[in-house]
Amino acid sequence: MLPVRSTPSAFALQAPLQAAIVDLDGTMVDTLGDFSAALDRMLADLSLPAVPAAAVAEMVGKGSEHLIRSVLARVQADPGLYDAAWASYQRHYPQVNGRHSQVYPGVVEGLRALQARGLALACLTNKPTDFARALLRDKGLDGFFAQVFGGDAFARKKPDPLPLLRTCEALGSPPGRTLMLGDSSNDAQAARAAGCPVVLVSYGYNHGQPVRAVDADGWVDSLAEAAALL
Ligand SMILES: O=C(O)COP(=O)(O)O
Ligand SMILES: [Mg+2]
Repeated sequence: MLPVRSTPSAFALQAPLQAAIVDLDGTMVDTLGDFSAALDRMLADLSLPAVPAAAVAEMVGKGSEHLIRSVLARVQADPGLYDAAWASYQRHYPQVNGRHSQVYPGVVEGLRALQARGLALACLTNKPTDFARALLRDKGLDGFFAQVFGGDAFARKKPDPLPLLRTCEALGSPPGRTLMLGDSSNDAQAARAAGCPVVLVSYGYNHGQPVRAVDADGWVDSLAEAAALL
């Protein structure tokens, strides 16, 4: 465990930042309603019982495949239904994407402030790239990002460091000078392994575990707060 710091300002002194990589679900947009709506439709297609949103919140963050497998296990469905579930989910998600979700307070202010400091911005999510781009567009956030990469963009997803390393390359920013802003252990573990400083928001989805127990450089209550502390 690294020493726990209450604010992320310390790493700004170690190395001036060139870029920031921002997670999507649970960090910029509260998408639990979209996930629940798409999963409800998928479960209905398969004549399976619905799963409460609070349970879905604990399964989000490791990409669609993991989410679908976790939901099927939760309702004690035959794992052999996976392919049908996947196809149903892929059909329904674009229809609900953005309709049951809200941008968190402080996101637009935070992104503006990061940009005003001259940082290049990328969005890196485990959500499929097409869904991520559509959601960012729908919420008016797409203009902030030089790069957008989803969970299907690289051979492995967060918490593997590969997506962060590739995103740093795409931004032309060394990992040590690229801040990861996320909401879960997936973001933090990937950032640690890639060598990126990492700050977590206090309000997202961290598999039902306290986010302050995750090894990170700091925690903030909004992206606006993160930008102000740099
Ligand atoms: O698991 C997902 O689809 C969302 O993941 P994210 O938190 O990386 O955006
Ligand atoms: Mg997230």
